[in-house]
Amino acid sequence: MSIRQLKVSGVRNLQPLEITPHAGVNFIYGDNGCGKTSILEAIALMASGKSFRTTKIQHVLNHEADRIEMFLEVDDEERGVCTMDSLRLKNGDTLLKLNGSVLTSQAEAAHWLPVQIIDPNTFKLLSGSPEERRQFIDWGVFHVEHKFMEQWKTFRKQLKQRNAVLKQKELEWLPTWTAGFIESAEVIDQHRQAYLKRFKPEFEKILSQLDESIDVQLAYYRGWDKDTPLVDVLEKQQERDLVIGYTQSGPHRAELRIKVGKLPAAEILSRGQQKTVVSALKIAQGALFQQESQRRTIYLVDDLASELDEKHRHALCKLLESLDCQVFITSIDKEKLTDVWQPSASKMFHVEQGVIVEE
Ligand SMILES: Nc1ncnc2c1ncn2[C@@H]1O[C@H](COP(=O)(O)OP(=O)(O)OP(=O)(O)O)[C@@H](O)[C@H]1O
Repeated sequence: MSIRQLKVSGVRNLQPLEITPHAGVNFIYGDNGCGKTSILEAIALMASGKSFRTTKIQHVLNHEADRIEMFLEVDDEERGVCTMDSLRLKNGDTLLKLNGSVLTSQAEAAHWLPVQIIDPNTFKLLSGSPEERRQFIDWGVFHVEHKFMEQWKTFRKQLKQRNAVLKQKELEWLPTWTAGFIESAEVIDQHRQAYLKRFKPEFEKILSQLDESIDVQLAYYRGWDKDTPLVDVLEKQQERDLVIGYTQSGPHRAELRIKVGKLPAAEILSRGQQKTVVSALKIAQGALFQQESQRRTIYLVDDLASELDEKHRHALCKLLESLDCQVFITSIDKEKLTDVWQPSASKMFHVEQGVIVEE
């Protein structure tokens, strides 16, 4: 998957832009506040409906504008050349199209535009809440298991219903919703376990290519005791569940524990080491997606130089190049990009006060 043409208007300080990126590496450089991150943010918004900088999409909208409009021509390994359009109004209304036909959900757009983001907030994957890591696992499952989104929605519905029954203390309905909850919970857990089994060796390989000296272990906790069937756990916890009006155990409590020895990696590793580990997680996810779907991820790397020394910048860039994916990398200095890496296939863009120019 690569973006062949990108048109964006209404995003932060960016002047309406139109670029034809390279299918390989795209360097974007410019001074602080010129709009580099906003370009990546626009691509991420198209892909996920979310910004990686804010939970409030209105903040992404240019102060003077009433809509964000985007047009992408993409070259997809499965579908060939296609177009993606999006229109997001100030009030939140959104229209997404693929080849001119309206998409019914953001998940469909996410399917057609797989992106991985490595940015200065990337640490959150290690130090943030378990939700961050669950979403990470689920991205991997979602992009290879087409039924996963529906199964996940079913699970959320079962959980919500069971919690409602617990809150209302409707004991006569509890066995029915508990049975449904268990069934859907096990489906989610099996997908996650299977995914992580395939993911771990890929992650270890990629991490050793980035930095052999970092030794971290990934351990999956499924949200309830690994040796006890969920039915038994729920039975044992029923009384307490009724008191708190909430299901204490299940896939909504799953966690991907990332450790150095017995301690959380986020509390042991330096900032640079954490960035390396998170980069390895994201690159491994993209690489596995590529192997399993024969499609490629687009990498958005914001502020390459932050936290990484020259050696690690070089290793990261070489690795991205070896995946043969489309990459967008930003940096304040042109030199910080080109001193460590001169890829054979690349384009250079300069951004100044919201205007992007290809060099
Ligand atoms: N909603 C908005 N409307 C207009 N301008 C905005 C809006 N939100 C932020 N800005 C401005 O747009 C610019 C956004 O810049 P962006 O974060 O993309 O810069 P950058 O080149 O990545 O900078 P840095 O190198 O400091 O990370 C900033 O100058 C900011 O003040």
